Amino acid sequence: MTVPDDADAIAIRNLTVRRGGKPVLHDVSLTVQRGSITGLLGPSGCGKTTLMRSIVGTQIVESGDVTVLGEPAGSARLRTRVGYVTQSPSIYSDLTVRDNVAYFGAFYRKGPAEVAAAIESVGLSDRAGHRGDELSGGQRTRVSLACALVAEPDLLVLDEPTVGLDPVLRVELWERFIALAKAGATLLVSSHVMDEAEHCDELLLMRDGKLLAQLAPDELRKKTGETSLENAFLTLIRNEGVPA
Ligand SMILES: Nc1ncnc2c1ncn2[C@@H]1O[C@H](COP(=O)(O)OP(=O)(O)OP(=O)(O)O)[C@@H](O)[C@H]1O
Repeated sequence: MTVPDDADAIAIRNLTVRRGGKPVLHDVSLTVQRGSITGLLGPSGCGKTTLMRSIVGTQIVESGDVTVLGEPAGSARLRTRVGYVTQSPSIYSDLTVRDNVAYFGAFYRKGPAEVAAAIESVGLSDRAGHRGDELSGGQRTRVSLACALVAEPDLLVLDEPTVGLDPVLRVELWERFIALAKAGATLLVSSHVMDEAEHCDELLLMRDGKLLAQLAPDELRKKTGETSLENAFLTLIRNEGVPA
């Protein structure tokens, strides 16, 4: 079967998930367009990671449909097309940055040039020969990101990728994300930080396992009459029940 190229990057219908016997996602429906950057925002514990796990196919779902690039989430055919960077950096401490990225690159037949480009894009070229256990927390996060980038996935799902990074690096990473989207990749990026929402084409605003709204940053301002996105989100939460 050929996968239709015009399928949405992500299409979710009536997704409900329970974790530890407790409902953590309630009847969530949304679509994400290809070639866009979508910010997933909401307070700690609202279900962002659970939604991302459902999209990459690592979460048992109670009901609903999750379709990614035209295929059911978690299908074998999506393995080379979807990159996922979790909140806790998962790299090999006893391998160099270069060998960590090369190891992941090898699964996707990527050679030294692509490995070097992925390392460069996260600003770690000068650390390429250092072992994982010689890096700071922020540097380890960026190696994790390079391990996902080296595969050149069509959909990149990033769980709080800028936590612990200094402002300069955050800006550089966002420039990189924007360039990836311009080249046709789709990015879903979670964050606690509302100023990062400014870089996104669309926002998914969550609270208590529910999707409060899916809209562009300017639409959020218009809807709430607030100029700061932080205040706009707070206003939206206060007026809960605003249709998504
Ligand atoms: N393994 C688990 N077992 C049971 N409940 C869990 C488990 N993991 C998460 N939860 C619960 O599911 C809910 C959603 O958690 P999730 O990690 O998706 O939130 P989040 O929005 O990503 O939070 P944060 O921003 O703090 O990372 C929370 O109430 C959390 O306590």
